[in-house]
Amino acid sequence: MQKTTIAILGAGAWGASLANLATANGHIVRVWSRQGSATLKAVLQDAQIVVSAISMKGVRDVASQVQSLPISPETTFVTATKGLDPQTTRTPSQIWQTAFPNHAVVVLSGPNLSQEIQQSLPAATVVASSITTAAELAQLVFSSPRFRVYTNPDPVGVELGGTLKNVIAIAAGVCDGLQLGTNAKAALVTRGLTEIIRIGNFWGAKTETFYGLSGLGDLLATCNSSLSRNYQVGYQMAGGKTLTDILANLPGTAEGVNTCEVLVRLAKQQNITMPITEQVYRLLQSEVTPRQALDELMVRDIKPEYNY
Ligand SMILES: NC(=O)C1=CN([C@@H]2O[C@H](COP(=O)(O)OP(=O)(O)OC[C@H]3O[C@@H](n4cnc5c(N)ncnc54)[C@H](OP(=O)(O)O)[C@@H]3O)[C@@H](O)[C@H]2O)C=CC1
Ligand SMILES: O=C(CO)COP(=O)(O)O
Repeated sequence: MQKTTIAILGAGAWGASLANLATANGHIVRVWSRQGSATLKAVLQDAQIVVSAISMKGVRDVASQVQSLPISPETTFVTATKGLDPQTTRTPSQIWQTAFPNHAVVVLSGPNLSQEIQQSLPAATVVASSITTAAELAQLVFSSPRFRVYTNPDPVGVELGGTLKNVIAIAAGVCDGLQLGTNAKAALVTRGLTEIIRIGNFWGAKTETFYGLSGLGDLLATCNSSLSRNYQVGYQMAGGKTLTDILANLPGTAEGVNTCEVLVRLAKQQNITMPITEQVYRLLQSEVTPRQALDELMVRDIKPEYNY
């Protein structure tokens, strides 16, 4: 394809991996980070695509900085952040779309542990937008024999799959840390997916999307890998470490900690049942031990698997 000029915002693990993928495909890639020497204005100049790989806590601030700079009306935004804004409960794509209402916004999300992608191991992902041509542009830019990119028309579903699974990954880390076995892990991940679908549907996401790469796919990757920072939070809590100690030594961001708090608040407001998320929240708040969280989940009222 034609060379595309791409600005990548965020030079953490994921921003660096996405920059490498686009560079390997021959595109002109400029990376911005608040610690780097290049200004945001210089990095954004002539960018046809702006990729945001900023962690959630910086998204609103960076979006408003970008808003104050000259941007071509043709520029497409691609967001790769997996989190929720604590103040507004908005997703990153909703923040970018609000800041740039006349621009195309694409969500990029999937089972993409950055360390494996940095080693050129094969992976697949999803690019989702309500504007098909924008998703197809992102697909062309990032696709390679090592990175298979699918388009999808449900951006909120794709974004929430990647975001909500982080909370279940913390629970999966606890499950493995306590050595609860394969049956327990399968039950946890499956009921976790039920919870994700329940709240995702409230947000307007399609159920089928959660059975795809950005939902079940990312849930499986993150719940089964010690490379996942969210999994590590749960695993190390099961080993008796405090959340403060774990976060102080974690390489990069575990978005599930913040996401869990936002979800519990929203679930209470909307009367949505999210028992696993609630126990993860209580664990993170030191209100229960990992064993108590498990016991509370196991002795809930008995009920049908589904309310058909
Ligand atoms: N790593 C992975 O495997 C994947 C991560 N993701 C998602 O991508 C996002 C980033 O993850 P990752 O790269 O791993 O995280 P890192 O912690 O490695 O990097 C985060 C990046 O965000 C920047 N940042 C944080 N706060 C601000 C702020 N207030 N203003 C400007 N920049 C800010 C950091 O800048 P600084 O270095 O200056 O702090 C850094 O460049 C997360 O939402 C994550 O869930 C998605 C898929 C895979
Ligand atoms: O989202 C990811 C893999 O798809 C990365 O997971 P962690 O943020 O838990 O490391």
